[in-house]
Amino acid sequence: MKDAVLSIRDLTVEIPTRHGILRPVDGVSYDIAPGEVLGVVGESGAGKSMAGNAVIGLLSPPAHIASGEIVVNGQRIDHLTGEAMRRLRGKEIGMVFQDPLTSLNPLLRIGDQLTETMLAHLDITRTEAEERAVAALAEVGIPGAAERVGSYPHEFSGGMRQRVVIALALCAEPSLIIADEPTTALDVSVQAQIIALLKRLCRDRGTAVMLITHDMGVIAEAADRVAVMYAGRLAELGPVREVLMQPHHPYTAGLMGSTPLASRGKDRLHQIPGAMPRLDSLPEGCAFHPRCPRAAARCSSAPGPLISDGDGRAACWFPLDRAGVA
Ligand SMILES: Nc1ncnc2c1ncn2[C@@H]1O[C@H](COP(=O)(O)OP(=O)(O)OP(=O)(O)O)[C@@H](O)[C@H]1O
Repeated sequence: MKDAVLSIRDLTVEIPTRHGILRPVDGVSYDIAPGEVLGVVGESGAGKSMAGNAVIGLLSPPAHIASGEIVVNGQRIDHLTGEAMRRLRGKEIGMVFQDPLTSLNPLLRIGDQLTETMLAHLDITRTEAEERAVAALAEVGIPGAAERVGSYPHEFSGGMRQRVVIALALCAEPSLIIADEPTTALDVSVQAQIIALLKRLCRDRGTAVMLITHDMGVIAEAADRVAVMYAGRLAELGPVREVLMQPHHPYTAGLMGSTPLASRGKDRLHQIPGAMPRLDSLPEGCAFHPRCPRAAARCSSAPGPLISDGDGRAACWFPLDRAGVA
């Protein structure tokens, strides 16, 4: 993709263990354009968070990037560590995690957190930063922003706190946001508002978003394109409408079937049988084949080849046809 904010190429994350080397992310490639939301979806343990943590340099040892490239705005960052990576986080890359309290300092007023973040990364005066802090809170929908800059994180509700985190993630004008399950801890009624807010602010600013979620509903709501992960690999990638309406990979179709989207008939609401394999006992060939209704002999001998279709691709020996019928 030309002028991508984020390019991941053949990224592999490894964890050495007593039982051998595990690969929670295995040869994954995708790009995210300015203002685009890429949804990264898959069941628990698929490697979604590991891929996000690799980009922001927050892999917990012994997990490490074993091969591949991560490029942000043309700068290769996969080898950065320590202070260089810290500078990049906050300035080039903002983060929104599931629990707002992991991003907010409980001992600091939120106005001060916003101001200090801006002063660390932007060439502006303290007075300007303080004014921008009030504006940033108002923009994310905090009522009485001029007074609320003086509040501490615990004085906000969960939904309001996540709005503050979004303001904090965006205040240094990063070009990329990594949002890992940003609404999973919130009431259902608040989830859609927070997702809509994140999407609108990032689109208006041209900020690219990697939106990590296990929730196909969130993907349908917010993503422009979607990357479906299974056991560390990319099963399918493409524009969200095409992937959701006409999935090529049987796993994507199964995920859709287990999501109660209003537009789909009741007969689609079946669960995928079985569970995703553990990384230390991956089956040979395509890791999905033991659960796949279309599996044949060759699926257990080699991973599915990458098939391309327009802007999309899927790794499958027997992809679904355009009508999405298994
Ligand atoms: N230190 C470790 N040793 C062994 N395996 C690990 C270790 N850390 C993570 N894993 C495994 O790496 C895989 C990927 O984890 P990851 O958190 O990226 O999944 P995920 O798709 O984000 O799932 P979730 O939605 O539950 O967060 C999981 O199978 C997990 O068990």
